[in-house]
Amino acid sequence: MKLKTGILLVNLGTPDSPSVPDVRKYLRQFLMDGRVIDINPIGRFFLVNGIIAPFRAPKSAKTYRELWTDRGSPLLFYGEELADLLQKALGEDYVVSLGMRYQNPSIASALEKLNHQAIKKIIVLPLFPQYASATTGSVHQEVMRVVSKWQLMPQLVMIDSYPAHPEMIATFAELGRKYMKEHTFDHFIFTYHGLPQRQLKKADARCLTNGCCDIYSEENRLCYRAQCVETSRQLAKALGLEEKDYSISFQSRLGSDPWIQPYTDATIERLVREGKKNILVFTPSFVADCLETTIEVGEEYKELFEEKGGKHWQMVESLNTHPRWVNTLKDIVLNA
Ligand SMILES: C=CC1=C(C)c2cc3[nH]c(cc4nc(cc5[nH]c(cc1n2)c(C)c5CCC(=O)O)C(CCC(=O)O)=C4C)c(C)c3C=C
Ligand SMILES: [Fe+2]
Ligand SMILES: [Fe+2]
Repeated sequence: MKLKTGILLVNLGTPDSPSVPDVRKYLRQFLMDGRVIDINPIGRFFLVNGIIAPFRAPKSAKTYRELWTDRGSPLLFYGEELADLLQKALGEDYVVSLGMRYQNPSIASALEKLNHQAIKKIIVLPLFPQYASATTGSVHQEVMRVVSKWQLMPQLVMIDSYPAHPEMIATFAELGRKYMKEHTFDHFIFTYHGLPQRQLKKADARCLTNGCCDIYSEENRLCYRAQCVETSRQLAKALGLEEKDYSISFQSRLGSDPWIQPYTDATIERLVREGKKNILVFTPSFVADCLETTIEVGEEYKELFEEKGGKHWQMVESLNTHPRWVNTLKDIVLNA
């Protein structure tokens, strides 16, 4: 019997339904992760169970109801379709399994699917182009927790990041060019999910000083902010943009601690003040459309932009199940 290579694709996860109890369950599991709310466990317990989950769940559930489709939550159905497409692209020497860091299908169940096949090694491929302790780090930790209980420990290859993969950059650029043919834009925004500044400092004390996070190099290769800058630089190059044509910003801040900057809402206000009225927006930390793209960028930031006097706000959809994105993942697997 020929042994196969297992591929564990992992994304963040989404609630099982947009009901308040399911959203609360999701938020609890997500935010009780010590890599996400990285404060002392007792403080985290009271913050999440006493404040965030009770008050945020009803508000988030309302937004999830807007996002939900006949096929469910986009993050999940795009993930399932992507796993099928990658399986077809890789062929029968590979077994692809999809897991979500929070809720379902769990990483444990996705790994169990691989454990039941004749597997020689497992490649863990988080669906986050840029490394963050709160996402990729947490996925790696959960995989290690699960497999540490197995009698036979598999050979594991952990992918940490791929912020400038040329095929991924080309896919984002191709998606954006479609809108550039239809409309003239006077500015471009690359907006990324934010992180508390302290999480970057914990990973590397030099972070956020002396321009550590502005230039990507071998030395700071896992600095989230520097990786976002590199993704943007490569994407701008692929689109033929000069530095003055685009802005990089960070969204989805939670709580009152400082997160990495500039913030997307402040950037929108600055750009409108500077007279930019037509903006094309990319969301390159998300590889599938989700609450943070469709609703936050596509609706809430659009509203803010128009309220401040902007005219045309266009969000570029995410990679979802684009054939070149499937090729990108295939290439990462074949080179792992
Ligand atoms: C792309 C990478 C992501 C990073 C980095 C990240 C960090 C991070 N997120 C929160 C809090 C929330 N994020 C929420 C939703 C959400 N976050 C990501 C990705 C990253 N998060 C995605 C893809 C999604 C959408 C999931 C979906 O179901 O569509 C939410 C829930 C929604 C809400 O209530 O706003 C929270 C909360 C923190 C605190 C954090 C880093 C510390
Ligand atoms: Fe998030
Ligand atoms: Fe840094």
